[in-house]
Amino acid sequence: MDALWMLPLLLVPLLLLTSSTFVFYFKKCFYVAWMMMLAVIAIPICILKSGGRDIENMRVIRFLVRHVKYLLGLRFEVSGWEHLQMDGPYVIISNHQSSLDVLGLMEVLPDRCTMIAKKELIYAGTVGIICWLGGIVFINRQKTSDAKSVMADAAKTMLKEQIRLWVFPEGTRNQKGDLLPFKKGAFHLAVQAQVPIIPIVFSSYSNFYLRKEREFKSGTISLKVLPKIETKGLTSDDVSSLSDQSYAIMRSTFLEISGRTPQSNGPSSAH
Ligand SMILES: CCCCCCCC/C=C\CCCCCCCC(=O)SCCNC(=O)CCNC(=O)[C@H](O)C(C)(C)COP(=O)(O)OP(=O)(O)OC[C@H]1O[C@@H](n2cnc3c(N)ncnc32)[C@H](O)[C@@H]1OP(=O)(O)O
Ligand SMILES: CCCCCCCCCCCCCC(=O)OC[C@@H](O)COP(=O)(O)O
Repeated sequence: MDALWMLPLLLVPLLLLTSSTFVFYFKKCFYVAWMMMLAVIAIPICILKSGGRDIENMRVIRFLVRHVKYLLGLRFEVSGWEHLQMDGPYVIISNHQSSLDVLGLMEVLPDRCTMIAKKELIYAGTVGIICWLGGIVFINRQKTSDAKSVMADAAKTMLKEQIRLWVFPEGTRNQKGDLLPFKKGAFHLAVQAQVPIIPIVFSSYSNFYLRKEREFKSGTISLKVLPKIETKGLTSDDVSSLSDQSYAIMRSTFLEISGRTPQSNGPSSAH
C-alpha cells in the first residue's frame, strides 16, 4: 500500500508543536485542567485529614502543586529564605502578574499561611473548593466596607490561631512591567494585628509569558524574599507611609531582579 498520502498529515502535529500560539493555548489549557484535576485529588485528602476548612490543608495543596512548574517549563530561583525563618504570625505581600503566581507562592509558602483572594475564586470549580478548604479568606472587592470588616476579623484570627496571611496589595493581576499602586488593606491588617510585613517580589514574567503576543515559553523566575518591616506601635495614621515604604522597596527590587534599572523602565517608558 502506498502510504505516502499520510505524510502531510504527519506534518500537522509537527507544525502545531512549533507554533508558539498553539503552545501558548495548549500550556494555558493544560495548566487550568491539571490544577482542576489536582484539586479533585486534594479535596478528599483534605476532608479526610482535617474534616473541612482548615489551614493545615495548605500543606496538602502545597505538596500537590510543587511539580507543576516542571510541566510548564518554569524554574524558580528563591533568595532571602532566611527572612521567612520567623516564629508567629506575619503578613506576606507580593506582586501579582498572573494565576501562575500560585506556583511561586507554593515554592516559598510557610506553614500556617493562607491567602486573601477575591470572592469570585470560590466559583472556580474544584479549585474554588480547594481554596475554601485551605482557609483562603474571600473578600468582595466591589464592597470596600465588607472587605474591610472581613479583613478586620482576619487580623483577630491571625493572632488567635497563629496564622500568616498572603496578600496581593495590587488587588488585581497586572502585566504592565511595573507594580500597580498598592491598596491599603494589607497594611491595615498588619497594623491591626501588630505583626511584621514580609515583602516577596516575583521578577517580571515578560521574558517568557506574554498574554497579548500569545507566547508562553520556558523561563526562570526570581523570587526574592525581603527583610521584614516591623509594625509594632504603628497606628492607622501610619498606614499610608507604611504602604509607600513597602511600595518603594518592592518596586526597586522588581526592576532590579527583572534586569532593569529604575531609569530605563522597559519598553513602555518615554523615549
Ligand atoms: C492541590 C490542588 C491544586 C489546586 C489549585 C491550587 C489552588 C490555589 C490555592 C491557593 C492559591 C490562591 C491564590 C489566591 C490568589 C488570589 C489573588 C487575588 O484574588 S487578588 C484580588 C484580591 N486581593 C485584594 O484585593 C488585595 C486586598 N485588597 C485590599 O486590601 C483593599 O485595600 C480593599 C479590598 C480592602 C479595599 O480596596 P479599595 O479598592 O476600596 O481601595 P483602598 O484604597 O485600599 O481602600 C479605601 C479606603 O479604605 C481604607 N481601608 C482599607 N482597608 C482598611 C481596613 N482594613 N481598615 C480600615 N480602613 C481600611 C483605606 O485606607 C482607604 O482609605 P483612605 O483613602 O486611605 O482614606
Ligand atoms: C473555571 C475556573 C478555572 C480555574 C483555573 C485554575 C488555575 C489555577 C488556579 C490558581 C488561582 C489563582 C487565582 C488568581 O490569580 O486569581 C486572579 C485574581 O487574583 C486577580 O483577579 P483579576 O485580575 O482582578 O481578575
